[in-house]
Amino acid sequence: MRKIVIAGNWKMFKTRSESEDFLRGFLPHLEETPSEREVVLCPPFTDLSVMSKYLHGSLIQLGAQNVHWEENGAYTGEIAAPMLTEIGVRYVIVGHSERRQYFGETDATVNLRLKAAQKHGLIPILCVGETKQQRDAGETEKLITTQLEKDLVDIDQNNLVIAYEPIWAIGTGDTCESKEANRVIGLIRSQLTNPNVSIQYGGSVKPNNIDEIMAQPEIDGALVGGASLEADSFARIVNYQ
Ligand SMILES: O=C(CO)COP(=O)(O)O
Repeated sequence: MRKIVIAGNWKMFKTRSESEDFLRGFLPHLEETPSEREVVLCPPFTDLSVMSKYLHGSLIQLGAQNVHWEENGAYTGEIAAPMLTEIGVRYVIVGHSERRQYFGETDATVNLRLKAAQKHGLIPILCVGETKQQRDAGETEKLITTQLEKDLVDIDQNNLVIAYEPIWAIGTGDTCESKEANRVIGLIRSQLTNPNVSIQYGGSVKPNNIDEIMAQPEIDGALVGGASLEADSFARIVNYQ
């Protein structure tokens, strides 16, 4: 059985008090959420500690948005796995296109971060996906194959989530058609040694398209940006039909 994982990536949004407000609105909705669905919130680092107190005993898991490959050291602005695990973080997003695009993340550093996460018992959510230009040039398959080959060297596929996030669908309202997302996710699965890895779709997931996305047989969850910032909207997504 493949696990369903619905994760909210808050990116650089919400102060600590805003994250507490969110939880007050969001937690009651989880009474309706089937217990086999894993709900993950990935807030900024500054929110993690306070949220871990609220979430103790709830079904929600905490995720971080980055992790460095060393356990400590002179790496200004980075965060190490033991700092995350000590406060109850369970997941970490690695290789998000915004980090690949703006912060010099490469397949080599993605691979190092994935290894460090797994070594410390964090479950990485590896993001892959093509640009509009690559899609228009018919290079989607080639790009994703290359990303998977390089990112997954020596990675344990029993302890991994993958998110297919076409870059042109992120923050644009231009969702990838659900059948096409299903096709690409099937292609990703065909390249894994473990076919039971949970593979999410991400990119303009909203309350009005989640039911259709989750009805696709290859799609095991969603990585949600903008629509995870508001309690009612994210509740509708995690409680999809
Ligand atoms: O990047 C994303 C999640 O990691 C998707 O963001 P949006 O849902 O805002 O398009």
